[in-house]
Amino acid sequence: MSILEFDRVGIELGGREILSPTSFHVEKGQFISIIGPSGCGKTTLLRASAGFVNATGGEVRHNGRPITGPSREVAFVFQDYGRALLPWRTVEGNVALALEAAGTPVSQHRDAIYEVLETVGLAAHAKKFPGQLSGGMQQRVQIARCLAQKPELMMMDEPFGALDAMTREGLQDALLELVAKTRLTVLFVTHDLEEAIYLGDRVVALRANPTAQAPSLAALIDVELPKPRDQLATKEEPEFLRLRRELYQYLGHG
Ligand SMILES: Nc1ncnc2c1ncn2[C@@H]1O[C@H](COP(=O)(O)OP(=O)(O)OP(=O)(O)O)[C@@H](O)[C@H]1O
Repeated sequence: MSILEFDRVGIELGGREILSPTSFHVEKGQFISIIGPSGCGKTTLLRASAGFVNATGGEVRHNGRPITGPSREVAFVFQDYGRALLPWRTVEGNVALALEAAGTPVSQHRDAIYEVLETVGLAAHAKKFPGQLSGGMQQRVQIARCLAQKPELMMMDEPFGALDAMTREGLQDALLELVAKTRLTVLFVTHDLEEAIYLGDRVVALRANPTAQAPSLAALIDVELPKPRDQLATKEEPEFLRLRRELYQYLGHG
């Protein structure tokens, strides 16, 4: 059984069809990139997968069960790490929020916090406050907090969109390493074609203003580039360039 199934999922908001019926499956451990122009419903699709909004039609199923609301098995990483973190709590205090919410005994907090901080390379910064860290480090804290939740699925909404190119590439590689280690299943929204291909096992391309002839789902493309991926070598592969051109055309530029 697929870990996540989108079965003719349609979403209307404010009386407007944002997402026309969309179907695809996600397998355990897969990295799914979701791409499309502004307003095509990427965030809405992710929010439906996390149980924050209900589908107007069809069903999203997690391990075969319809999603009816938020669950601790599904973590959500927001683009705006500044708003996601509590500025008056230290790094470890922010990570502890997930453990407090889960009712994890306080005696287990320290080990659990340091385990996830080691994973994201921030153990040495545990006592600092978010305001003392760079944007990339703050985003790592948010990811660590999600990992502390021990989710099965991680929804990431343009998590690196506000970061500079160097930081972004570093975090892309750190994320790929983490996913390879943990076998987490990830849905990752981005505006960036190269980021979508570089990270993804599969790319879901959406189009804005769906119609019966041109539904929301523009393309589902499998990325069969070798792993581990490499910022220089992968992006020079003829297959990478071919996928980039194909997606560019699907998204209406070609
Ligand atoms: N609660 C809401 N009520 C009414 N309309 C909404 C609501 N939330 C989002 N929308 C509209 O739905 C459309 C899709 O929004 P969504 O944020 O999912 O798009 P997106 O593809 O993630 O866009 P971006 O790339 O700009 O973040 C937009 O036109 C937005 O204005």
